[in-house]
Amino acid sequence: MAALKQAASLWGVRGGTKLGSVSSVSRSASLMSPTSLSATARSYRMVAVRAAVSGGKSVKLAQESSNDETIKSIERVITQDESPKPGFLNGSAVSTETTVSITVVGASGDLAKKKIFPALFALYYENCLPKHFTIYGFARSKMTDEQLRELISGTLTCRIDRRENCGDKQEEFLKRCFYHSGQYSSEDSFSDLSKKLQKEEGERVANRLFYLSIPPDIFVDVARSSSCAASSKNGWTRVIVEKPFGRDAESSSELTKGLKKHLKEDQIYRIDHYLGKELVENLSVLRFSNLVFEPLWSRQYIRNVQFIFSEDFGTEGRGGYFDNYGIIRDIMQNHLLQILALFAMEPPVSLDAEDIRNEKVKVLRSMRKLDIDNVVVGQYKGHTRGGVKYPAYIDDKTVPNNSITPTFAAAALFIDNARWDGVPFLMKAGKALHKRGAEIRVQFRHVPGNLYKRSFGTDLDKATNELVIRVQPDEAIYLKINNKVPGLGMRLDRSNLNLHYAARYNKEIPDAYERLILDAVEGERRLFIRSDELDAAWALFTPLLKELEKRKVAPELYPYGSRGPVGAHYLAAKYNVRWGDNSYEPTEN
Ligand SMILES: NC(=O)C1=CN([C@@H]2O[C@H](COP(=O)(O)OP(=O)(O)OC[C@H]3O[C@@H](n4cnc5c(N)ncnc54)[C@H](OP(=O)(O)O)[C@@H]3O)[C@@H](O)[C@H]2O)C=CC1
Ligand SMILES: O=C1O[C@H](COP(=O)(O)O)[C@@H](O)[C@H](O)[C@H]1O
Repeated sequence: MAALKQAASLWGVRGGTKLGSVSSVSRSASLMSPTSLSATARSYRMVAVRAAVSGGKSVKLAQESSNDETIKSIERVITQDESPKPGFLNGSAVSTETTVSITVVGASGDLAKKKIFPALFALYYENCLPKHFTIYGFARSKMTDEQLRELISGTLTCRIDRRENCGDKQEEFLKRCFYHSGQYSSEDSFSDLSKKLQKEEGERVANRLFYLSIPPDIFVDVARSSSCAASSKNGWTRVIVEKPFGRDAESSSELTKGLKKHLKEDQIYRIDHYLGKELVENLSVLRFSNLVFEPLWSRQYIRNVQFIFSEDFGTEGRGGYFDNYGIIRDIMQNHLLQILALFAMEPPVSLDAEDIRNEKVKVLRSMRKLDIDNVVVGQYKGHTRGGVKYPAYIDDKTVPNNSITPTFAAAALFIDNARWDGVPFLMKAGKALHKRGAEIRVQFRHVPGNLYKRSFGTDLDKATNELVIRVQPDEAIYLKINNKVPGLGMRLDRSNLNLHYAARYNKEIPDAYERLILDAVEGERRLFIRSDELDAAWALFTPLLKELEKRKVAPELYPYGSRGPVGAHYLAAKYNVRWGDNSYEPTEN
């Protein structure tokens, strides 16, 4: 309870102002089920943070009841931050009001402009940022505050469904954005930045978030210089690290060691933006809050699972980065594997970040070593269609013209545990394909002794149920079922039970970066990658990557804009699987 009281006071939720007492806060959540405890704690935390940042106004947080587990859960969330406690610093009293300074390191770059600043603005627009916040861009390029504002203003957009005061809000937001030019490895540069941050932070408890949107070879330099010279003195300091987290097990472990010299694990937020996507976040809800799915979630009923990523454009502009990584590192080892882990993990003890990440690590560690014979690689070649000429991967000037880096890969993976023994988990990822999309397809087994099998002819696959979770674009969850065509005869067809988000929800779906940045501000680590998860992911892929490189496996060429190499179909056929994205889809309904 002491921690709870401390946290409440850290957030400015304290006596003097009239609010729910700490014990009444603890009581409020106990009406919830055990699995919602930490979510409850998190929403309590959000209420408290917002109470604090709104100047500690009167907040009613409580309902009557008591439950020790709930209290522990709330305490666990609260105590995970080991920020120095406000009250006294070097003997003198300090304010209990908080502020957050967010520094985008690499602010002159592509990701900052495309994703990070727009996400920050969206959070501001939705009133999700604390009352007191400051945003700083940091990079080597020389720029004034005004120039930074100009640079980012073109990419700030308001929600389509809520455009009120859009222009005013953008103006207000831009006034809170500043720029500092400096060198990434220079403590002096970060110390100068720190002074500027202090000016904005004033006497408040100063929390600081650094977003490292820079090439990976300078992650550690920035972690060192920012933590030595610009850490918060009286609040928390957190660092979001962008991928890639190394190129293999060894370089990843070096990077982790380097970061941990300057930061504690709980200060490091390794981002995988696929975990922030709405339908990936919904995966656990679908599984664990619907009785109809979880009992089917095993080898007993599921024949295979497919994770499919495709882009209808090439590596244009990013060839220099991409050639050193390739599609397996760029998409499979992180985005698709993370989704697989969430899909296949055992039910976690709670929604607490550590409980979820423990289960993800367990399932990753149960995976069978990836066999080179279970992998197909491809690379796109130039192609002319409808009079338009599409370039080959190697036409990119930043790519060596003898490059064998894969821009496409398909793989069959297996989880050697009781739940998934023998079930193929197929992955397919490619650039310059015929369409853009990301989806999970769950193909169920045949109905035993199916009374209607004659209606399906010899191809029983046509009659199996398939659950599709379309992550993007046009988010949807649909289940393919067999249905009687209305009428006097007995004819069956396939239909979709379809949850189509655009039709169901009159709301724009937030970008993944919004959710993840908000989580980092709130100290919620559930959607960030822990170092042992990362180790397990690299342990799975590193031997394969080394083998491909050692054998100099030549990728199968596929035309830009096609469905990818035929090798992917042979790979699936080896396990009696057909890729769901290439087979018959009932008309959307
Ligand atoms: N762009 C994207 O879509 C995605 C990017 N990422 C990751 O996010 C991070 C940032 O990506 P992105 O913005 O595209 O990267 P950029 O290549 O645009 O680099 C960001 C900034 O870092 C500085 N920089 C670039 N190269 C060097 C160098 N060799 N040494 C020192 N500083 C350098 C530049 O700023 P200045 O010269 O002003 O200092 C640049 O504006 C990377 O780790 C990337 O892998 C992850 C997912 C998607
Ligand atoms: O991490 C990456 O993701 C993008 C695809 O992200 P999306 O949210 O637009 O689907 C991919 O283009 C890029 O190569 C990769 O580094």
